[in-house]
Amino acid sequence: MKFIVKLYPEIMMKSKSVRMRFTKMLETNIRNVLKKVDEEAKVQRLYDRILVKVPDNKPELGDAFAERLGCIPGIAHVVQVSEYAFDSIDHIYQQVLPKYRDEIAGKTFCVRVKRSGNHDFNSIEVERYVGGGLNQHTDALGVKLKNPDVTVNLEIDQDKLYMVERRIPGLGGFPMATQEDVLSLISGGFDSGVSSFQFIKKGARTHYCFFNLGGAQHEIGVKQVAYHLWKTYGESHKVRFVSVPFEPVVQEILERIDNGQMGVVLKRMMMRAATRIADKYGIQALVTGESLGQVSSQTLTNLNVIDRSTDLLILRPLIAMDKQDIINQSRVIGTEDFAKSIPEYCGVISQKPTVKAILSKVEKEELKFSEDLIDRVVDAAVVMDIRDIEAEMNQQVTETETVKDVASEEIVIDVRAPEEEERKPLVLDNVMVKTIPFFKLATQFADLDKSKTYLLYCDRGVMSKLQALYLIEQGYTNVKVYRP
Ligand SMILES: Nc1ncnc2c1ncn2[C@@H]1O[C@H](COP(=O)(O)OP(=O)(O)OP(=O)(O)O)[C@@H](O)[C@H]1O
Repeated sequence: MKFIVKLYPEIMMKSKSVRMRFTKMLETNIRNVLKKVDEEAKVQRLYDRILVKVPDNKPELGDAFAERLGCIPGIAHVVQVSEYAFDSIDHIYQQVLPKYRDEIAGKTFCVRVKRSGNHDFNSIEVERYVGGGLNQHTDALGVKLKNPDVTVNLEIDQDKLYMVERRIPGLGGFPMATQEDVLSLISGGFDSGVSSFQFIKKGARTHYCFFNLGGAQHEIGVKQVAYHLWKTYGESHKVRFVSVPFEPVVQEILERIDNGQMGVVLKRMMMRAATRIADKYGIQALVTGESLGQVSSQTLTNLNVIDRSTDLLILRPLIAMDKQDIINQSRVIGTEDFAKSIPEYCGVISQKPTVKAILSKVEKEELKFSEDLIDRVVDAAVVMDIRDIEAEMNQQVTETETVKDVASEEIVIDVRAPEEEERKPLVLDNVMVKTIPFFKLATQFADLDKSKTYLLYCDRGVMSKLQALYLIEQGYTNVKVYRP
């Protein structure tokens, strides 16, 4: 089984040298990703496309190859093909006939051919020859050029005939690492997951920077989002995950900064710390998930004041997007469930945040910070190779027991949000089910009878695991995850 990888049209429009460079990089990226599926994956670069071969003795890997190819930046689409040799136009027809005879019976069809190489026929002649033959010698309803029931897609390259078995949409964008690196400020919500993805897709190695405002639980969730994005779309290149303990900054903001300015000051402190980290690794741009007007403080005036805190380029790919479109995209890229399950954590909530921050006033407020504050938090930052998150997660998962069955003396806690719980209540025979939404669990768990064992439940097992990890971290040992 083979796949033909078609490059994104924007790459094809580039000059020959740039196109060659991009294609070579894409070839290497594909090889790096597919070797994780199977060491024997063969990747071969041609002028305008890349061929991928599934090992002959492992056809079952076809789906895994297709799935991975659909997530690699820089690919327009991929076709899965079967390959044949041929020596004449009639030989092509003779091989297509048995393959399509049953499929087109009782249906309309058309034949589409793409050809490269030297032949004594052109593509249209092949379409007519093969189409005419199929029309005469099968039970097809006839040829229909517009909206046929079946399209017989053929590709001819020199002496090879490829019959197209399926078409897999590609991600688009540019091959990874054709653009310079960025540092994405990730908080685990809908926005920063999508903004990170936009730059991965654009071919920028996307490193992650998380400011921990005081929750171990939040950090676990954010690491999971970053790992998911990297593993799914950016695995060809390793990146860093930097976690900055930001509690000292939050503390000083709460103690010293004027209430209305807190949000803008917090963001400016994040930009300053992120700039230090970016500088250390030679990264020239920061990425955020800020979107105009999404919260009342995300005004152009405030964003402008935030920008004045650093010389580094701040990129905001979602700036003009609607929230619903962002959520829809998070669903497509697989971060929606993570985002939903991450509790809204904000250590700095102004009663009345300013929408028109004034730079001089903000700068004056910031003089109240202790002098070495940024140095201290940046020095304390933990820098991880993103690949190590997997090992860390596996270790945490083994610490969280997951069970399928419930004993009658155990208690199930449904941690879903109230509206989800009301829509689809969890009812179990002979088992007590308590409902404590995830955002109340941390405060209410301590009041429960500690002689019992509690099994946390949610729809997808993400939130329940996060909450169980958190409770275990707090020293409760009688907690498991329930996955019926
Ligand atoms: N704790 C944090 N660590 C890293 N980046 C952060 C953090 N908090 C906010 N950011 C960055 O600032 C952006 C705007 O954050 P804000 O909290 O104002 O909006 P949000 O809608 O909650 O963002 P998100 O949906 O990404 O969580 C985020 O998208 C992210 O890029």
